[in-house]
Amino acid sequence: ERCFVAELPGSELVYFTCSRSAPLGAAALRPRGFLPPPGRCYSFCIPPAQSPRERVRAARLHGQLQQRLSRAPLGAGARVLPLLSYSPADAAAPEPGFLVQATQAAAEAERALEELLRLHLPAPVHLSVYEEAADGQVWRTLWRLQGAPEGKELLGRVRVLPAPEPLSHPAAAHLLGAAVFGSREAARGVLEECTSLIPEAKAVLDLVDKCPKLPKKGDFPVIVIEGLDATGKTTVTQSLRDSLGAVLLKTPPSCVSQWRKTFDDEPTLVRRAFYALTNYIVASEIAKESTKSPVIIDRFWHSTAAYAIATEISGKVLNLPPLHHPVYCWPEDLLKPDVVILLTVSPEERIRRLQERGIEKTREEEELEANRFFHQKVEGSYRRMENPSCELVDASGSREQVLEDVLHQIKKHFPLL
Ligand SMILES: Nc1ncnc2c1ncn2[C@@H]1O[C@H](COP(=O)(O)OP(=O)(O)OP(=O)(O)O)[C@@H](O)[C@H]1O
Ligand SMILES: Nc1ccn([C@H]2C[C@H](O)[C@@H](COP(=O)(O)O)O2)c(=O)n1
Repeated sequence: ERCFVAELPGSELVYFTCSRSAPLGAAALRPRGFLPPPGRCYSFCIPPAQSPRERVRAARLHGQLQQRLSRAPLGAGARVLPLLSYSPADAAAPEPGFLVQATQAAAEAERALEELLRLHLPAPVHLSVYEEAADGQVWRTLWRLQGAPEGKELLGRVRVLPAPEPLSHPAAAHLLGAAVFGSREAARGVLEECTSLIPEAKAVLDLVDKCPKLPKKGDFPVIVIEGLDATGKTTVTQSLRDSLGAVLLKTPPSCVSQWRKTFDDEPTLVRRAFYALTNYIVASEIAKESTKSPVIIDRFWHSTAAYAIATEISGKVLNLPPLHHPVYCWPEDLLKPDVVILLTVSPEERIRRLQERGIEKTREEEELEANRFFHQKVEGSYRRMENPSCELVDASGSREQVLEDVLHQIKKHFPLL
């Protein structure tokens, strides 16, 4: 039997299943949160790719639907929430989809949604409609949408029950190779699949292919500075460069900046493969430069993995894959730095620094809240990384104090520096 997990506002996860043969008295799904008044919502999933070559198309379809849904006339206050359909009994990858909560004008919202799905999803299109029945329980009606406008076939009506929360988030076992790439070849394979759809993919592959496969680090220290945005990475890396006489590199490197926007607009699979490959481009620079002087790097693989994990694991920080999960392991074929420093500041100080830069002012409360959970997941992922792990430095002090603390940490590894 398939189960579903949806991320409700406030980043709460609700696990549910739909059962024909629910025993009488079985616990009911609480409509609150799931069905905001007047209590109707919809769900559908994107059909899985039939072959590895099709996975980029399926991922793009998901992204395009998300954009279209955000513009569709679903009524004021409608919300489009992320949903995954998974089978607890097998190892197949979960199917992504959406839970659409319509708060008013249900008939109009329903028509707009059906029209959008008929137009953009391959047949057969299944749409679930959830409502609270007179008995106070949530029921799902399953429809098959047919080609003709408004044509649809009723497939059944069943109760919606809470599903047991799995031991780990349903996406966790499928992150490797889909969002986090454990090798250059794994990430390369994704961009290879895209070259006919995204011409820039070929340009990135050409750059990567010019880099040696296993570049070796020189004798000088290689130090990575990681952290959320506005934690002070630019400030610290520039000061380190000056005080250590080091070379400063950053990922993604400037040679790919003209393609960054293109890949940022692509789905996770493609976007994260792009960032993963940019680390391999910078690795060959690090190899060269570290034969001559210390090297400081502003973001490296830990950023690529941490942001990917935080995006794909819905809900709060407690849903992250546990310690020692393979997603936290450094790729075998990527040049390994000597030290990785993670700058941390309180959320309030980070927001203060962002506001000083003129960002963050226009965000709505709810978006800020969702962002807070996202940032906790990014930082939680950084903290779980191993071999090399991140060494934490509290970066909320003055610029001078932060530099001193970072240097102190580095000198524990390189006393003669
Ligand atoms: N220790 C500090 N105390 C106060 N303000 C700081 C400190 N370090 C940096 N800032 C300021 O905070 C802002 C963010 O710093 P910075 O650009 O170095 O962060 P960042 O981590 O590189 O950000 P991003 O990843 O978004 O580029 C800047 O305006 C900077 O001048
Ligand atoms: N090696 C890297 C560097 C950056 N990223 C991604 C992660 C974030 O989405 C974004 C942050 O970059 P910034 O705004 O600080 O330039 O870029 C990555 O995945 N891997």
